[in-house]
Amino acid sequence: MAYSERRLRIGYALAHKKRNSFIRPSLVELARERGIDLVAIDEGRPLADHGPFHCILHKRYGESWKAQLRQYEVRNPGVLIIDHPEAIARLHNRISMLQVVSELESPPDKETFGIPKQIVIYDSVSLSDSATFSALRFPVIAKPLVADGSAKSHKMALVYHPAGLAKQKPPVVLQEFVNHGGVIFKVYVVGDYVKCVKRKSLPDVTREKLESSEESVSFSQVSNLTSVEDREVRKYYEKMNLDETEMPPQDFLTKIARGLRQATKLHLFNFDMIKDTNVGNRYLVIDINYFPGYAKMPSYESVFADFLWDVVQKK
Ligand SMILES: O=P(O)(O)O[C@H]1[C@H](O)[C@@H](OP(=O)(O)O)[C@H](OP(=O)(O)O)[C@@H](OP(=O)(O)O)[C@H]1O
Ligand SMILES: Nc1ncnc2c1ncn2[C@@H]1O[C@H](COP(=O)(O)OP(=O)(O)O)[C@@H](O)[C@H]1O
Ligand SMILES: [Mg+2]
Ligand SMILES: [Mg+2]
Repeated sequence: MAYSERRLRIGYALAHKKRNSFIRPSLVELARERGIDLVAIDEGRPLADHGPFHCILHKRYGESWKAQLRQYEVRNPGVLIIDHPEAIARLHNRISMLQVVSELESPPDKETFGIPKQIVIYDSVSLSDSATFSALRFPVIAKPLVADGSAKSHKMALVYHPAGLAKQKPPVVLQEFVNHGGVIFKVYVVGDYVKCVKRKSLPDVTREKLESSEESVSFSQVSNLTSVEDREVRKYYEKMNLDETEMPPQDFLTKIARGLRQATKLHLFNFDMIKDTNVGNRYLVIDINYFPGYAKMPSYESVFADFLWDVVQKK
């Protein structure tokens, strides 16, 4: 790609942890060499006092921040906001998040995609009424309805039997657990760029396990676990070979990513996908995250430099 004399000024507004993980010296330097200046937006000062920017990257919430972004856009019509808070908000609710996937047309290819069967429960009374969840097959995963990135929003439970639901805190999404060989595909999207990586996930639940298990087990952020306490689970991971798991075809992933981008108007997200072991070539999207941990993606520096040039050029 030919880079002109022009330089781009990109403002970023990220929480401390995100800033540390994403704005690495390797990214700042490579961007600078390619004519892109990454400039921190200081949370302590109004956005209006910053700039000018060609583009603002952000993962920051709150009414005040949203109002500042709106005002900034009105006063600087040339600025590109990545992404709009209203578009991001759709990912903060586990029902509206996956609704997008159901609205996409699954291509008539060898591989198909969808979402697991799920329902949402808003009150404790419904949690103890078996009629509410009669359409679901156990085990199910109980996920907090809100997915705002807080530690609480990642706290889940694998519920083996209906009795285990009593402990769950509404509003909660009950999603059928689908056996998938203990491997999850994390598909990172940066504009047109799509990269899939494999990570370990929850182990399959056998019929024996289901029958012998207590009501429910809690967990949080499985794919980031560094040590596994449960001996049985540890043995499962030792036997499973992540390297041998076949990746979903790239053109299949690209089609889903493109569909999600068009439907959500988002540029920066990843989606978690599992392959149903009971149905050949059936993939299920279970989670979509805004501005995920991109630094874990190979060569994220050059992917972002290319993306920023392209997206500003297109504006
Ligand atoms: O889902 P995976 O692919 O594991 O990625 C996680 C989530 O996207 C987290 O976002 P959220 O908590 O919103 O779901 C994100 O935290 P932050 O965006 O809060 O930092 C982590 O970023 P890093 O901490 O940069 O790795 C990232 O590693
Ligand atoms: N329907 C499901 N079937 C099987 N495993 C699942 C299902 N939903 C979630 N999981 C497992 O639980 C983990 C966390 O769920 P996820 O919806 O991705 O929450 P989070 O937003 O905290 O990442 C997934 O990475 C996967 O290992
Ligand atoms: Mg996830
Ligand atoms: Mg998530």
